[in-house]
Amino acid sequence: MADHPSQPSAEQREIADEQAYVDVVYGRLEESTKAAQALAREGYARGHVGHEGGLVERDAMVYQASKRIAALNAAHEGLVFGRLDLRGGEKRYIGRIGVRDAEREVLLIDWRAPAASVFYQATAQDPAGVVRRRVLRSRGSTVIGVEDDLLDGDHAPDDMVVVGEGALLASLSRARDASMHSVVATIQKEQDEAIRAPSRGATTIGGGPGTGKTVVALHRAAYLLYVDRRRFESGGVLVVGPSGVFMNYIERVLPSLGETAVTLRSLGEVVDGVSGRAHDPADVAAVKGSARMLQVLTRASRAAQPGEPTQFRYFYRDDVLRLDAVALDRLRRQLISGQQRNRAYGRVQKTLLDALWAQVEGERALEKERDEFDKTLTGDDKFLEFAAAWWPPLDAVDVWESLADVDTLRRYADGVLKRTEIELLARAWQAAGGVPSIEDVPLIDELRYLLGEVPPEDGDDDPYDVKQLMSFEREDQVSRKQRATQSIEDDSYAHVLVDEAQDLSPMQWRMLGRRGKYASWTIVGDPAQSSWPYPEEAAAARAAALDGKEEHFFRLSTNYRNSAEIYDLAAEVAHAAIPGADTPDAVRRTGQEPRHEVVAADDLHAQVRYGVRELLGAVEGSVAVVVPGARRDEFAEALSEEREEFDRLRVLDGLDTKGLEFDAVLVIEPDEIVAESDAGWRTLYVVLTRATQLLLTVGSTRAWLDRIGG
Ligand SMILES: Nc1ncnc2c1ncn2[C@@H]1O[C@H](COP(=O)(O)OP(=O)(O)OP(=O)(O)O)[C@@H](O)[C@H]1O
Repeated sequence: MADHPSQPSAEQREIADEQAYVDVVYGRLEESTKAAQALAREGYARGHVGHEGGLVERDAMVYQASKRIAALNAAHEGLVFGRLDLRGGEKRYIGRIGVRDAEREVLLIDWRAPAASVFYQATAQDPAGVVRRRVLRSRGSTVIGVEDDLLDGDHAPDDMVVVGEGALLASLSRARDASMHSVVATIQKEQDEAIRAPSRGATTIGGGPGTGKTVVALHRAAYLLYVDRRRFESGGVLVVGPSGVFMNYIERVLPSLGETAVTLRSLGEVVDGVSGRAHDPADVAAVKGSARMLQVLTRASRAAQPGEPTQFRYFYRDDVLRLDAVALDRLRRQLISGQQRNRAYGRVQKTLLDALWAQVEGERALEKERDEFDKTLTGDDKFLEFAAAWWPPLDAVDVWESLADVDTLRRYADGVLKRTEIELLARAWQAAGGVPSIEDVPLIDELRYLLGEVPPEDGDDDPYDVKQLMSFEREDQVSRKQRATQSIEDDSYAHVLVDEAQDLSPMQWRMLGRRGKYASWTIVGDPAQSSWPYPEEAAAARAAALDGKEEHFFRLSTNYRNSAEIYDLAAEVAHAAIPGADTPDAVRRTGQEPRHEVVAADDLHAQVRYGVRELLGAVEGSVAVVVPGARRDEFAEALSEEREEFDRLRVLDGLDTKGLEFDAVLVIEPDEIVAESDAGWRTLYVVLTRATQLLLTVGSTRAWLDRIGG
């Protein structure tokens, strides 16, 4: 019998019931937030006690309370998202964080708790005691829909209502905005297995485009913090992604899962105090990332620096003491042998004094005389200035900057890099004028380790000063010049999670390896989407970074991003041009085939503008225009009016689209994207797999279509 219009439908009644429960949970959340705010206020009050202990106590209290408030606020949206009805009548609600009532009875189970795992694992074939699984869809704190799976009809009570047509499909069809969202309500079984894998050695999560690798990895970070908070919060969890654009895209997921204790860094920002924002062109990146750079940098870290004095003369009593270039070189090697240059700093004066004393004739055997000699020289500015000029503490950034001089670089790279490579690098560095690229950051980091920490200058602030570490009032001093600000010991983490790992160069693997020496790892990637041209070299660097850690593999097999129509096209590119590509199954059909416009070069701009307008009109959410790297500015300019009018429109090059997704994508000149680098086909594959609903290509040539027989 149809419901009477004035009568609520079965679904509305279910929603109202769920809302009543959800309201109770939010009420309780509000009480917790108020308690945390009161704690923060009390902490501030202690700061006024006026002694240092008061300040430290205040900072610790305020810090804990602020963290709690941030976690509670972040979990607010869609706090309660799941319900399980078990055989025997027990009900369990699952949410982003755990919540108890005033009597400590569980109101909401944290999705990461063992009691929640069955929410993701139960299937109709193996219901594991679950009769009905329900996903609650909410906007803010309002329940707007429920989606049920009846897993065990034989044990369902007669009055059990089952509504909805699949939470997963409903969530996949939503419009995409500028951020990634958590999928905590609809995690699939194979994804859940990777999320909850024990934290030992290295967990590798593979699978083709759109299979949820990123989203699974982020849920895994939240899960690890939940199961072993002491270890991972104090040791730190580092999440590394390819670009700043990508980090902005994913940054909301972890807080919304109740987790704020993770360090998110793009590859250009891994080293504190140094920031690389843009990629180098593919040919420059290939040299900078190569393992051969290690040898170049090792030489740079050990060589005489440009401008260093090459001789020293000193009149002592009747003797003229001399150190010429050859002698100084020998002393340099002696000082550096087996240790970092900056660490030898404390032994410089003694080494010079020994060498000079050896030249003193006469009564030098006398101990007393030697003391006198040392005192004279170390009290003489001439000697002190020489020692300081010959062995200044070297900063990694300064040494890196010195490489822009082609003659200097040639000295270090001779026999390691080709002549053309040396010139290419020097030109790129000169053009950059001291601004590091994303590919420079691992080189600067390598130099930090090769040189050792710069010894603190007199009058430097004590980095271990408790007040400085803790006080919330401290403003970070921003210096104009980039400096690596942290000491090397601070680099280490308890867990390192790398996304888009297929793109890491050997030098980038080394940079992460140093941070994850004692860590467990999660490594996420898809070799078919790699833009790094030398996979064997990268594989060796990866193995060295993991240093024999045991590896556990997970593969995700379903593409949740692309419509099947779009992914079919991308898969054809993969099969034609990328040997061994792992192509997943895309399950969602939209009836919208991708379209290709091949136009005269003169008509390209007009056609692009037309296409962009069309896509903006056809979808509600985000639209990306993907262009060849060399023509980014040209099209950013050509589409500036549209971009002003529509903030959901982005213009990106192929590499910048890594890991992202949009409702509609327009690809300009696919053949040029292919021609731009050795990994061009793989970049095109990445680009074609970014759209959830509509894909349009516009080009003045069609070689790529001919290759796939289109
Ligand atoms: N279980 C799920 N429920 C709902 N949405 C999901 C689920 N798994 C993945 N998705 C969605 O599918 C899309 C692709 O996920 P994600 O970006 O993590 O894939 P990926 O494997 O990292 O892709 P790529 O390799 O192409 O970067 C995202 O919008 C994500 O939210």
